[in-house]
Amino acid sequence: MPTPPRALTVAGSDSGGGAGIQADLKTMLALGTHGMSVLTAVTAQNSLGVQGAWELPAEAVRAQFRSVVDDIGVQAVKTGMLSSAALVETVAALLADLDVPVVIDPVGVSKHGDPLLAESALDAVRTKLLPTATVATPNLDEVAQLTGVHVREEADLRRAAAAVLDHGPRWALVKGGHLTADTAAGEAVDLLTDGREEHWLRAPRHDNRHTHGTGCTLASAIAAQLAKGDTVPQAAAAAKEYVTGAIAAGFRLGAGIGPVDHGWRLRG
Ligand SMILES: Nc1ncnc2c1ncn2[C@@H]1O[C@H](COP(=O)(O)OP(=O)(O)OP(=O)(O)O)[C@@H](O)[C@H]1O
Ligand SMILES: Cc1ncc(CO)c(N)n1
Repeated sequence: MPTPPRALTVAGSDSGGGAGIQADLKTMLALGTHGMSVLTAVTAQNSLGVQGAWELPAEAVRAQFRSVVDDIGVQAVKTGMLSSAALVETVAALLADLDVPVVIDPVGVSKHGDPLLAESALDAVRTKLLPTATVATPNLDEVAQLTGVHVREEADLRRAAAAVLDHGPRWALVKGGHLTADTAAGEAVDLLTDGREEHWLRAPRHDNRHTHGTGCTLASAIAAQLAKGDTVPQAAAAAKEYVTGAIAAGFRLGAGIGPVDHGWRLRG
């Protein structure tokens, strides 16, 4: 039996299965890796929003991380919902000692605007977590929250990425998913840059409101591709293609915003 590429997600649980740990593990499977998880929080969540959230103790996060890293081994890590300053600091310290690519999705609020990170944790994200990142993948709200840069049109993405890079990640992937259709000309545009190279990731914008989990899916797809040995630009391009297909096939489930389809490729 060959040894499979292994990817780890450090994130919160989404009971609805579209975002969080569930999105990450499905994505890692769909992209041919063995996915593992360190749970940071449990949310009661569905297509209508987040009805409750409970954080795990730092000790439980550390123990899960050591269990998988020290025995099974990981070739790439992705982080998502980290909930509090204490957990951001705990995870940043664990990642600082790990020599594999790290994708940081600095999750701030859910698609419905429910908070998934305490305001008091923002400073630790800027000063402790982002410096550990091989790639940081903020959406436009997270860019504004972390850097103060407000993106209104595609041309602003360059300034936003530069402000993210100032906090120390090797690459910034700023997601333009939230740019409105009239400013983004029917495309979903993201910018990946390390300050020297620029890669514009463009895909058709799908008129599908069932986009729950897009950000988690993109970040964990990048981690899976990095675990398989891709460079960062290769991983980002493959992840963009995967998330675009998942959005196109998004499920109308629940009364609100349904989940993307992580299994779209498996269905042929
Ligand atoms: N309607 C759409 N059609 C095609 N691609 C989209 C659409 N909406 C978002 N995307 C793409 O999906 C990816 C995730 O971006 P988005 O800005 O939605 O992340 P996010 O806000 O972090 O997601 P989440 O709601 O999971 O937190 C990006 O590559 C973005 O360009
Ligand atoms: C647990 C969890 N992580 C991340 C997101 C991203 O929006 C979400 N909705 N829920």
